[in-house]
Amino acid sequence: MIHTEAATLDEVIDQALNKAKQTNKQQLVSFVDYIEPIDPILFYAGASVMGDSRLFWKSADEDFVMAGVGAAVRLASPKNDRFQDIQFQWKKLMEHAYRFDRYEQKGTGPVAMGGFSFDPFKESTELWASFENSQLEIPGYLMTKVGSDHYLTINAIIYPDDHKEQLKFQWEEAKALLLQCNNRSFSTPEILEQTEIEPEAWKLLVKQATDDIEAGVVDKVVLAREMQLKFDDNVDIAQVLQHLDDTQTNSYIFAFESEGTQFVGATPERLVKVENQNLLSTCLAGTIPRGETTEQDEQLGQELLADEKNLEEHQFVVRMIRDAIEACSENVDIPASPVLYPLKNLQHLYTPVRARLKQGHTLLDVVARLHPTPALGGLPQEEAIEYIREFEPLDRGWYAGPVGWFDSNQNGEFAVAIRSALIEQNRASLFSGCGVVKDSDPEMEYEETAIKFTPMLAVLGGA
Ligand SMILES: C=C(O[C@H]1C=CC=C(C(=O)O)[C@@H]1O)C(=O)O
Ligand SMILES: [Mg+2]
Repeated sequence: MIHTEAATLDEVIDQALNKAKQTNKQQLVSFVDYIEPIDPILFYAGASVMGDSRLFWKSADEDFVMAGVGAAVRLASPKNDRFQDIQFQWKKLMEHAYRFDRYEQKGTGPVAMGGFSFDPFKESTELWASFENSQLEIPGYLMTKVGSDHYLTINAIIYPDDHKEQLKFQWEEAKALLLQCNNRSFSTPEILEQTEIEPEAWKLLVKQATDDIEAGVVDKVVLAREMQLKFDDNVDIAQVLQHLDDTQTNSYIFAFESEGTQFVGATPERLVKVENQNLLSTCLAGTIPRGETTEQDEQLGQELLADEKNLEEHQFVVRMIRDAIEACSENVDIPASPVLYPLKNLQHLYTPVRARLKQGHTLLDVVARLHPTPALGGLPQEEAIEYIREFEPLDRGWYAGPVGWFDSNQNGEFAVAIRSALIEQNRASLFSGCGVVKDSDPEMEYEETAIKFTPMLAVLGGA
């Protein structure tokens, strides 16, 4: 990639057009500007005037937010080797990219945002028709908030026969539209119908899984189920994001829009983050509710920390992530025992994994090694995926898949898309799963998944 520091919009367009004409090739051009503070959720709401492919990402543990719209480039990949394939497409694209940027902040410039389905080999249904198995976009317009600093990136493919004045007009107009950020009224439609899909059959499946674990088919398998909602009006996604932001601490808040359908959630589960080759992954598995009082809350936490079944569920995850991270990093640091990770409605067992990514490995390499961890799939990995593919009646789509972003400076982060919902106009499908091990009790796993619906259910106006 060619990197140029200061430039005005005029200079950017001149240089990019010259290059495109000289080489007779299209170029990706990225122009980063510092902007006045702007609320990312309002930006997201207002960005609907620019089309129906908006993206939103807020970090769980730092002041870092991105909101984008209008794909300048789409990266997609069908099945085999999809992570490597996306990596390859990205590398090709970056070879001929131009970046005009004097700030060089993470999450600015050419940034790919998007996600991957849980299992590209599962037969897909109408439900996920709007989403590809692997789909990342470089937003045409991307706002990035890093601490108290705000940036706007314009990404565009420039063709040799593009016209300067037209490009300039187009960009300036879009910028003005996006940054005017009107105060808007948010609305919450009412739920007309709330349907849990086949809860009794799901409990039987959990029972079957414990029998199969006893018989040695797998050690652990994560089973998920769906709840469907119907509303009296279209769901306002900006409102959902605002509510998630207000209520779900310690969580990544995300929204990916594709053909007018939105995949939204507030997940606590990091898959992997890389910044300056420093790698951070997370083992998050094992669950108990929060208490009503401080005393009860602490008591429940202590119970979770000592519970054999939950510790086993958690330990499978630690073991697998350790192996995957050790294969591509050095200085791997993993505490010997988990601590509590408190959320609004429940608490999890949490073990952080820190390491230094070896040169030559990319964030997507690590995602490929990790996904799915036993917190979403099971153990052994391949057998668990096959088990889910065969017996779980749900079309998971992107639920429990990796969602996130990366930039052209090797920074990026992926989380796993749990505590999430697929929303199309006045309908929503919520997803929730749990780790089944040999001592799992179907009724208790059912209760656990019921609580895991609540982050999304509550912001959608449910009980
Ligand atoms: C699969 C989900 O949660 C996973 C993450 C944390 C704890 C889990 C558990 O205790 O079962 C699950 O492995 C979900 O929320 O849909
Ligand atoms: Mg569990």
